[in-house]
Amino acid sequence: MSELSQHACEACKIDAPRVTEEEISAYRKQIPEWQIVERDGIMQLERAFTFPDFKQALAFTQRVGDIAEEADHHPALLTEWGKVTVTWWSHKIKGLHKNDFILAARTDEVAT
Ligand SMILES: C[C@H](O)[C@H](O)[C@H]1CNC2=NC(N)=NC(=O)C2=N1
Repeated sequence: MSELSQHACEACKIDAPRVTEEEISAYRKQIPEWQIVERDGIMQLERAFTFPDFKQALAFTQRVGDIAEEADHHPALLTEWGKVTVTWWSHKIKGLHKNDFILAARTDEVAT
């Protein structure tokens, strides 16, 4: 269990600050399997998880949905046979917030 996953998520406001380069560098150490991608100018955290079949991919998708609902912070989820791609970013600030790193860490914890 990473220290990051234990942090509390903040209510995401339109004027919330994006993470700084220093914060990204520090947080990434706790979620090393995640990539930072940029789409339409928006920085996002992304990781693909693999599973033996579609049923287990779907069950994982539900677990991620549950932690998203609990935090009121939601990912993009692509669920395929044997694979789920999870992408976190903060819609309101069109970029990365600490919440995204916290929830990526929580996502790792429900992957097994
Ligand atoms: C009204 C609701 O609380 C907000 O729209 C929440 C819902 N989930 C969210 N999820 C993400 N990733 N970013 C947001 O800005 C966001 N806002």
